[in-house]
Order: sequence, then structure tokens, then C-alpha cells
Amino acid sequence: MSEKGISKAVIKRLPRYYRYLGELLEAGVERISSGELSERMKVTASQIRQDLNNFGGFGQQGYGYNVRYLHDEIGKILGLNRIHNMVIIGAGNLGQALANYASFERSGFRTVGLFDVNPVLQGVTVRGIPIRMVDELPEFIKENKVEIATLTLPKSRAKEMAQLLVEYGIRAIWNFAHTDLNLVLPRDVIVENVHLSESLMRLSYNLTSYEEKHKTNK
Ligand SMILES: NC(=O)c1ccc[n+]([C@@H]2O[C@H](COP(=O)([O-])OP(=O)(O)OC[C@H]3O[C@@H](n4cnc5c(N)ncnc54)[C@H](O)[C@@H]3O)[C@@H](O)[C@H]2O)c1
Repeated sequence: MSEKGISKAVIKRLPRYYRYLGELLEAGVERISSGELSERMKVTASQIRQDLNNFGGFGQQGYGYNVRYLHDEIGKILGLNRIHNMVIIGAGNLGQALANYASFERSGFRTVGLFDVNPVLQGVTVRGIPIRMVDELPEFIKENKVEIATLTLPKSRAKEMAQLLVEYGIRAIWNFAHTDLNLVLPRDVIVENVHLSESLMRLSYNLTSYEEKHKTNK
């Protein structure tokens, strides 16, 4: 199945479909109509039909969707039907927290290495993974077929590290450092930026708007 021509908005919604379908599977649900899925996900049924039609629909009129099939097909589209080896660069608070989170592995993201520059951390293990020094990176990446690098190091070190990682063969970067890496990397390197603070600011905006509305309605 080709995903050519699929809008970014649809791709952005796929992980959410995948998560809901996974929950349905865990609950033993085998079939679901777009109406029921719509109710659970708070997305219109027509949006769901439209989104899933991008991939051939997966559903039969009147029978609803086969949950297992839909879950697995979306998983394939998201590349979750295989293992992705991952390293974490910067084994501080955030790096260690991510390494400790075992559930990424269930989706195929296997943390195989943790790296830092602080010699005090050398050899300390997090969930059985020893922290190594960054000079071991080039060989480690090759030997362990590492695909993804997670950046949890200071912002001031992120660009330089990202460029090195690309030289070492990394093509995908999960970037937590608050800096725009796209400006210094080749176009074919895939970067996914995560900014928890932006999510928090949206929460703050909604809270503030709610309070404002509440005040004027009094
Ligand atoms: N995107 C987000 O939502 C989000 C949330 C929290 C923190 N952060 C960012 O993540 C980063 C890490 O935060 P933290 O709280 O874990 O900090 P931390 O200080 O606990 O950890 C940073 C680690 O990076 C290591 N380091 C420094 N230079 C390095 C290099 N060149 N190569 C490898 N490792 C190096 C340090 O020795 C340290 O262990 C910071 O840039 C922070 O701003 C982002």
C-alpha cells in the first residue's frame, strides 16, 4: 500500500487511531463502526471514513472495521511492524527518564545505548543499559544498526552533535533540545521535535481563556 499523497494532517492523526485501536484490541473488541469509533475518539465519523479511505478504507459498508486488521495496517504505515534501534544522547534527567520508560519497546523502539560526556556517568546503568562516552558513538551506531538518535543534551551542544550523528549514519533524530536542527542538517535527515513546554503553554492558554470567560459571565 502506498502512502504517497497523504496529507500531513492525516499522518499526524494516525498514531491516535493506532492507540485507540490498540485499546479496543486489549478490550477484546473485534469490529467497530466508524460511528462508534467516532464517539470514542471525539472525531466525526465522516472524518474517520475520509482518513481511512486514504489507505483503501479497511472497512466494509454495514460491517464496520476489523479492529485487528486496521490496527496492524496502520502500524505498518507507521513503520511499527519492525524494530527501530535507538540511542539516547545526554544521559541526564530527561535522557534517563526516557531510557527508563520500557513501553517504547512495545511499539518497536528499542533503546540500545545511552551516551554522555560526563565521565562520572560512565558505566552507570539505566534499566540495564550502560551509559557510554560519546567517543564510542561512531562504532556503536554501526555495530548496533542504530536508526534513531534521541537528543536530550543541552541546547548549546545539539546542533554540533546532530551533525556528527548524521556523519555516523543516523537518518532520524528525535529532538528534545529546544533548537532548530533543520537549519544545519541535510534535507533528507528526518527530525521530530518534541516541546513539552509548548503543550504546557497551550494548557495555560486554555485555562486562562476559561477563567476569563468565567469572570465575564459572573
Ligand atoms: N523538549 C522538551 O519538552 C524538554 C523537556 C525537558 C528538557 N528538555 C531539554 O532536554 C535537555 C536535557 O534536559 P535535562 O533536564 O535532562 O538536563 P541534564 O542537565 O539533567 O542532562 C543533560 C545531559 O547531557 C550531557 N551532555 C552535555 N553535553 C553533551 C554532549 N556534547 N554529548 C552528550 N551528552 C552531553 C550532560 O553531561 C548531562 O548529563 C535540555 O536541553 C533541556 O532543555 C526538553
